[in-house]
Amino acid sequence: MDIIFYHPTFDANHWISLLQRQLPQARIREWRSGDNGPADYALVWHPPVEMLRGRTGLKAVFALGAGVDSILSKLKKDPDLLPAGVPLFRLEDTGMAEQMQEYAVSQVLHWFRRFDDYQALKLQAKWEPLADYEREDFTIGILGAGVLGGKVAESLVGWGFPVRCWSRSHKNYSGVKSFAGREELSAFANNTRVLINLLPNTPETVGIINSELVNQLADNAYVLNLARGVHLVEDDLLTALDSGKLKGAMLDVFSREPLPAESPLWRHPRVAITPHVAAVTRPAQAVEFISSTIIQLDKGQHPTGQVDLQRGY
Ligand SMILES: NC(=O)c1ccc[n+]([C@@H]2O[C@H](COP(=O)([O-])OP(=O)(O)OC[C@H]3O[C@@H](n4cnc5c(N)ncnc54)[C@H](O)[C@@H]3O)[C@@H](O)[C@H]2O)c1
Ligand SMILES: O=C(O)[C@H](O)CO
Repeated sequence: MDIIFYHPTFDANHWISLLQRQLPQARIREWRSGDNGPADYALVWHPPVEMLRGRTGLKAVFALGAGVDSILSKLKKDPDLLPAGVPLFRLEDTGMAEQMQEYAVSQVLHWFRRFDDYQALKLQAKWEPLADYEREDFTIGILGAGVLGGKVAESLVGWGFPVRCWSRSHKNYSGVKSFAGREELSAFANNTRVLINLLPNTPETVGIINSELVNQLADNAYVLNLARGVHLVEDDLLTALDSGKLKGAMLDVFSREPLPAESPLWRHPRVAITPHVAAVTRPAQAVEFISSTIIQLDKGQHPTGQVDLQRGY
């Protein structure tokens, strides 16, 4: 079996040695421009069009991340980016769920214990114990309840918060109230104090965190965007922060990345920012998932992780 690998920044030699350990019989190489040699599987991130164009012999392509929005948007512009009929797989969890849990739990606890307020008081040299928040007033609402959203919901249930999720169809996660479809979005938002976004970027989810949704949240709510920048209407967020409807926001992703220096988000005292690092691809776990998927495909089985190109995730 022949495997080709392309990533603009990852250390290809490291990935190839990890893959070789899992798939000792495979011939694995880093793809470079001009390479039209045989390939059964391709592992890619931001692949150049010439890499996969016309490769009808491929059995599958693996995206080296969880979100496939960038590859699908390039595919729309250039249908040669992926050979027709070849399945596209994405990474499911592979260590990202734990990272998302760490991020979400630490930030929810930060807000719940009023560390944002104490930081503001500290800057004024003020010693002022504040009233505790109650868990019952701290309902967490998670947009997107798939591989990552489901795990984040589970961890917040473990901390005793009321947790609800919103997804395409109803979910059955222990201790989590499930809402589904546009018709239940308002009921989901109503009384949500912390809105966490873990949706994929699709035409239906772009701009979903806008004034209309934010105004339905509980007063003094918080927004945690961990999915994609295009989900959030940044001007609406700033308006809601300035009106007092929202108390704070923590953003990992932005409609333009890197976030331009002139963005008012950098300077807003109640916005915290990380540079798209909420959950990164972990090579060893990703390789384990990809190798096991390849083995299943070679046996004619139907592994999970295949992207539905029509649905967009
Ligand atoms: N910030 C980061 O570092 C980082 C890292 C990894 C993933 N992500 C983002 O997280 C996203 C989610 O990843 P995942 O593995 O959990 O995806 P997933 O496909 O397992 O889950 C997606 C969830 O969204 C729901 N959904 C999709 N479209 C919907 C719609 N129109 N209405 C209602 N619900 C809808 C699905 O029902 C599902 O529950 C990725 O697409 C990626 O953009 C970000
Ligand atoms: O989707 C992912 O895997 C990360 O956000 C990197 O793009």
